[in-house]
Amino acid sequence: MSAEAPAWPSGLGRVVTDTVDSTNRLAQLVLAGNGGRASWVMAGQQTKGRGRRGRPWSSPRGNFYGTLAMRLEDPPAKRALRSFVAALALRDALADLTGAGAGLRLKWPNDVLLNGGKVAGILLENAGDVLCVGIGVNLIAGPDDLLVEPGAVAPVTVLAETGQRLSPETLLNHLAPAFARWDAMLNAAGFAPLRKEFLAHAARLGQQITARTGSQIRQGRYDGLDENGALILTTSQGQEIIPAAEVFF
Ligand SMILES: O=C(O)CCCC[C@@H]1SC[C@@H]2NC(=O)N[C@@H]21
Repeated sequence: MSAEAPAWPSGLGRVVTDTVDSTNRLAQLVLAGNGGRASWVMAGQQTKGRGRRGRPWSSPRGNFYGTLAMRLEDPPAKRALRSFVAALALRDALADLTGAGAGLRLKWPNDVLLNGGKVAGILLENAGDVLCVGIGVNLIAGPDDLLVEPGAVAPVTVLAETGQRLSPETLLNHLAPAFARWDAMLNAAGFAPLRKEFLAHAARLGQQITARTGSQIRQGRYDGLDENGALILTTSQGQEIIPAAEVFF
């Protein structure tokens, strides 16, 4: 457990604001206005926080809401791997700050679980050559039950699970350098080291899971990730490679 933040990555922008509709939207504007310098945008609260699959993301004050906007020339498949960069960075930052590393697991494709509950979500959005990596962490409050999809992993908070009250600023100070480290690793060595680390912390690896893609539901054993980050599921029909799905335990 280390409370001292590593240095802020050189050249990386940082904008902190009090209230915004969505940091994913503001981050795009920030990038457009600063000549394309990759930047983190963090807000104290969001009035229209966006979750995956068009769902709202509950965003009361006290939790973490941050988006990294960056301009990329990578092909779409490599861009999408930033969701693993984000999940690994978030795991590292939360493990460093709370010492709760053993309780932190990664649910494919990119939810972070703490003691079995969902503590954080990641939303990647593309706008032209700009990628926005939005991260929400339940530091002190989770969403109302009504906002939780039936069958989804129940939300938890860092405060309730660890007794620790992290400030959003402290989390950003650890998260930004961790993201920069894993992103540099992806650029230098490809996806293989990220896949290895993700699987080392994966929730339910080797166990029965359900993957839902649109109206299609498949059940099988979670047998790992392929070289593009797709889920390998062994069903009664054989092995399936699933590039995108919602996973239920
Ligand atoms: O559905 C999910 O699990 C992803 C949630 C992502 C929420 C974050 S909060 C910061 C950023 N701004 C948004 O509007 N959404 C993301």
